[in-house]
Amino acid sequence: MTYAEDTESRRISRAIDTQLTSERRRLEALRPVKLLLLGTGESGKSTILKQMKLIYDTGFSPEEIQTYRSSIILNLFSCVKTLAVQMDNLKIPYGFITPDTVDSDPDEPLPPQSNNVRRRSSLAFDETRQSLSRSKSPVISRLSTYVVTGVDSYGGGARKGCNYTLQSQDAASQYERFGGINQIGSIPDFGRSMKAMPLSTFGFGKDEIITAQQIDDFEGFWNDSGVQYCFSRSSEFGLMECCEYLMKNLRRIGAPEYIPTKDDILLSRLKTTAISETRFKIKDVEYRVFDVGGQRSQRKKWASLFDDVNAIIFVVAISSYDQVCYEDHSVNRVVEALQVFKSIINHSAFVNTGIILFLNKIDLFKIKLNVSPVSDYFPSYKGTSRFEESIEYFLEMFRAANTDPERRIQHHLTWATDTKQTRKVLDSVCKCIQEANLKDCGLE
Ligand SMILES: Nc1nc2c(ncn2[C@@H]2O[C@H](COP(=O)(O)OP(=O)(O)OP(=O)(O)O)[C@@H](O)[C@H]2O)c(=O)[nH]1
Ligand SMILES: [Mg+2]
Repeated sequence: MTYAEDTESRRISRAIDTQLTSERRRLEALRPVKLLLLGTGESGKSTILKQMKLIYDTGFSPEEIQTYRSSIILNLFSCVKTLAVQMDNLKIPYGFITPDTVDSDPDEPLPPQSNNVRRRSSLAFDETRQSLSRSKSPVISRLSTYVVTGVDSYGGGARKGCNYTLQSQDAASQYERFGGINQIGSIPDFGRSMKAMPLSTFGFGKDEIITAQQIDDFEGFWNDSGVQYCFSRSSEFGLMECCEYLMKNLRRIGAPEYIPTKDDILLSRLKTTAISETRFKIKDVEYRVFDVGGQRSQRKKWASLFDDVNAIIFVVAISSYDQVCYEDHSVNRVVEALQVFKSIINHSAFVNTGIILFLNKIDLFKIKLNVSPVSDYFPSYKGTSRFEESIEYFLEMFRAANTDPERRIQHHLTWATDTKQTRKVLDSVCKCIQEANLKDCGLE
């Protein structure tokens, strides 16, 4: 081969290599991005998926809206049932009033008699209503009566003992004096019937409606001061986040012609029990987004998705720092989320996977800080109730879970039920992935 021929064949070979490399890159770019939404139960994964549908797709189909209608009504029944069950578990009498909200002699014997209960109930409700209208936010009012002292260390994830102040002792003593579980009156009767009703009977098909009587019963139940007090202690037992919203919109939701709004759908709750895959095209890049169930029983299904994952959005309900797990009342929810996060980021399948951490429910977190001190649940926290300080404490806790010094974890503070805020966050996450700015996203 002459010198000229040799040079020419090397030039051709290089040109072919360059062409092959660019073709490989082009094909890789065309390959859909595999994105997993992971996190523990009720952290907000499905809500983020709903937002993706609203932002990057055509939103909800009429059939989906109809399904959401049924689940919203089911949510309503479930919330009332949960509260009715907890009224007895926490020994709270219907019509309960705290000693400081009514001018009465605490030693005066109170016969467990319906009229008396009703009188106290309406008195107390007026008080409750006044205090609700005085407060800036319904959630603040919900939390402001919740006083917890003497909570010990969460070592091992448990929020162990807690001594409630006089309010719960007083509730328990009134509970006995009012007749305990057999308390008389239309609201206690309704509570008992809800408590006994199996959830499976709350089926709501397309043409089924809530009766006018049921709406009145729900309203009377919700407005009862004892139920309001029980609601104020809901972080002790786990109540759907949407409870207050549903109760406030009871008459609209209960109307026969009710069609859920976008907010109703975003705030509704339906536990995920099967892995779902949704495809989106965002600026010419195809995404395969997988949503999974986050409760303990669901997590064993996650492993089937672990191959070739480009990115994981790990969602943590940071507002749940004062709550225990649904599945295990001895484990704090944020501690559980941290443990799961640790096992995901240090998993061998995700060495080259980008991990994006969403500290979600930031709206509720901000509200809770002033009424539910972080140090009551995380004794190592020595800071103030300032948002920046508190969130940094939790962020550091999650960053420290990463044992790979080469890995960078991108994080966002999110409010998944707010479309505007979520759009900004998701745009930034997708832009990062799409620009193949992999290092900045923590992706290799
Ligand atoms: N206030 C508020 N509520 C939220 C936020 N994110 C989610 N929620 C509500 O929290 C509840 C649980 O959200 P989901 O999206 O169902 O949680 P999940 O992670 O999919 O739960 P599993 O399917 O059990 O794993 C729903 O009622 C949501 O409306 C948020 O940022 N703020
Ligand atoms: Mg879900």
